[in-house]
Amino acid sequence: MDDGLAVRTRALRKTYRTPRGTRVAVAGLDLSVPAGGVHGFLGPNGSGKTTSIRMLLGLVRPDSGTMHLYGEPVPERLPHVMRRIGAIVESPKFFPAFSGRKNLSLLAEAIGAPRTRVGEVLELTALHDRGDDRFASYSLGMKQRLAVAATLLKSPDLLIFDEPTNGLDPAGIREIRQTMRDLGREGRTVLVSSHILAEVEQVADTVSIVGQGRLLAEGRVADLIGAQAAGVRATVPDPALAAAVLEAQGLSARADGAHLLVDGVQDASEVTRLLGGHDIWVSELTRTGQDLESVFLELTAEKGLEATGAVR
Ligand SMILES: Nc1ncnc2c1ncn2[C@@H]1O[C@H](COP(=O)(O)OP(=O)(O)OP(=O)(O)O)[C@@H](O)[C@H]1O
Repeated sequence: MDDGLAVRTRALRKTYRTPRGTRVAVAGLDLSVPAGGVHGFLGPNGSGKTTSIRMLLGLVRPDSGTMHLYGEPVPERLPHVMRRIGAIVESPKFFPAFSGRKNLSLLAEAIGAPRTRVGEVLELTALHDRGDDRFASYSLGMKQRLAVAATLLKSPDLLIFDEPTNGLDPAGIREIRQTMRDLGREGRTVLVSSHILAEVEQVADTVSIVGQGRLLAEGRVADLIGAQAAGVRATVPDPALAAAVLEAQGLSARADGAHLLVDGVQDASEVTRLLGGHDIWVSELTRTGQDLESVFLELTAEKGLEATGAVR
């Protein structure tokens, strides 16, 4: 099967037995990750992201459903397709007294990757300047990036990051984001799970939003946000008068203190044109499109799901 997808799951399901009964972790997940670019796997804590990733990697056995990686059914064909997959699920063990470069050289030798690849992956993860320093002297962010570098040694087509910025400081977060963007631009597929919407919004080309083990929405980040009614905020001399003018033209507008708010306009120039026609001149105009966070809250409300603790 070649459907252009790096990852495809259908009706994927996993329940865990707990002392208090069974817990549904993944409830029929249909995940489609296009090949090439960064795909955000987004959902609140406990929505089944880690369980899904672990099933894809053959670490957890699903109850039912199907999974494909690059068209190959898994877990059956995992030994065959695994060479194309790199997963940063937990940090590998590095020797603290050796440099990053030395650690990578040892790993490259162990997996039969060419020596030249070590310099390339240090470059890709922006560690080339510090490659000769001892691993023990690295910040947490650098250690994480060395883990990414180690995964890149075998040039995987698909990289899976499970909550990669957990525990990182803002500089570390920026660096790992940049690494993910670079990998996506190189044509690799990056699947990154997160419960932080703002984070995914900044790096992902496409996104799947899950809640309670199910897919709630998928698509391009810009489309998911744009699909929600966008609006504009304008600065005008008399917002109440401007709102009345636009209302008379059939738009939904209101004064908000010193500003004019207009809902549901896709083309902001329509607002300036209509107001200009009445000699009302706009001195400032900003779009007020929704962010992923409000999209998520709307989706969970639409599907009647509990969104508590969903996002931050
Ligand atoms: N080994 C396990 N035994 C029992 N329940 C589990 C186990 N692993 C996960 N769960 C439960 O399954 C549900 C989904 O968990 P999972 O870790 O897959 O979600 P997640 O979206 O990755 O969340 P987080 O961001 O918190 O890691 C949760 O209710 C969790 O408590």
